[in-house]
Amino acid sequence: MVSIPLLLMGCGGVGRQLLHHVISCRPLHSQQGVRLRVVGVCDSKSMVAIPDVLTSEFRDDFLLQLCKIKSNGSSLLDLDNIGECEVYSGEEIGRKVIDVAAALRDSSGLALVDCSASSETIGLLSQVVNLEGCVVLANKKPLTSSLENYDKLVSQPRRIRHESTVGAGLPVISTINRMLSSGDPIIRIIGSLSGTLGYVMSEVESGRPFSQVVSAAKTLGFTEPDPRDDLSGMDVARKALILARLLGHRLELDSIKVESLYPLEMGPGKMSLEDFLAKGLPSLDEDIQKRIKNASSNGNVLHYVCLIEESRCEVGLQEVAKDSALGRLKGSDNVLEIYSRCYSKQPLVIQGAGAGNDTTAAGVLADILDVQDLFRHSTSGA
Ligand SMILES: NC(=O)C1=CN([C@@H]2O[C@H](COP(=O)(O)OP(=O)(O)OC[C@H]3O[C@@H](n4cnc5c(N)ncnc54)[C@H](OP(=O)(O)O)[C@@H]3O)[C@@H](O)[C@H]2O)C=CC1
Ligand SMILES: N[C@@H](CC=O)C(=O)O
Repeated sequence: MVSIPLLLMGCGGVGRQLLHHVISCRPLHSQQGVRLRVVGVCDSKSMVAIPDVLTSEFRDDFLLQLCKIKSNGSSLLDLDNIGECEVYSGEEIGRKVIDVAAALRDSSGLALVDCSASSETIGLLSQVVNLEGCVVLANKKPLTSSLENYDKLVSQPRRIRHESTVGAGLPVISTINRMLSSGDPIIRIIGSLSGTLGYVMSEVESGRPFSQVVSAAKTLGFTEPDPRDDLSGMDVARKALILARLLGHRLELDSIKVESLYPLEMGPGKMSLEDFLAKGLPSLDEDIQKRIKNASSNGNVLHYVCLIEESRCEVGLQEVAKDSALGRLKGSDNVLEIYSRCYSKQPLVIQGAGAGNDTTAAGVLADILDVQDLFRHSTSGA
């Protein structure tokens, strides 16, 4: 049996769904000879860890209670059996993660899973890779910081997976990697890479107010923790940067041309999230409705489009023909058209749900299983 010790950073919508998937896939993984051992979970404030990370793991009933507590908005410290765990907070969390990775280095190695939306996890991720662990990310921020940090993080490509960072559970990164490693150079990628913006645009087109639809997208688990990350175009810009860097373009985030759907004075730091949702958003309803109607009267639909071509990388609203692959897109679906030497006239097209906790967590779980060969067989059979 291959034993993979997991430490999860972030138990929000995606992190909790991942824990549910891990538990419900136990019989399947057992047939496949794999055991996922959850040895630690942290949120923005605390971490709970099993005292003996070499051989023990959290019981599934404990993990389910943890999910319940976090979905009620409570703290990890409210867990019933907290006395059985080691508890860390503040800077102790980072130190403990490194201790765990170092302790597991000679036995099995650690899989550190980043389902946070924080830019502060990058140092830990790089250190775990250096300690012969593996890292799996749904979080885009560590991959979109400076090129220097990016180079360090991806220095051992076999130890990092981040399929869910672009297109949620869709096989985007793995497809691009396969094309590149077979010597099929990618010339152009064009697509719609935001589940939130795809959903918002198609719902507004069918007559619902922009403000109402953005709130619905948040409830459905499509948006980033602060939906302004989606509406500013920055979340799509991060995905574009991840793809561009994968293609070998040495770009920084600020070199991407990005169109925002709200004015600067409504941005984080200038307006609270509560005020943005209650007052800012409704004030944008009319303008977005007008732009969508305008596109419709030209026989087009408005979509938030990402284009990567040579060193050109830009994201923004575009009118696209109703009968094109992009124009036919509905709901939270993403679509990517990839042009390469092998796919020069007709692009390779990847389409499907591009946001949501279920599909994103499924992508993360598949990534964890994908690195199983780097983990050792446990002698105990557990
Ligand atoms: N939802 C989707 O469709 C998709 C999401 N993603 C990515 O997945 C990630 C998670 O998204 P989602 O679950 O919706 O976000 P949530 O806001 O629901 O959850 C984020 C979690 O991360 C925790 N957290 C914040 N900072 C830190 C930190 N420094 N260390 C450890 N944990 C931290 C939060 O803690 P606390 O509970 O204390 O606030 C929370 O538990 C994001 O990076 C997002 O971009 C990627 C593809 C699709
Ligand atoms: N907020 C993102 C979630 C996936 O990355 C989106 O809407 O696409």
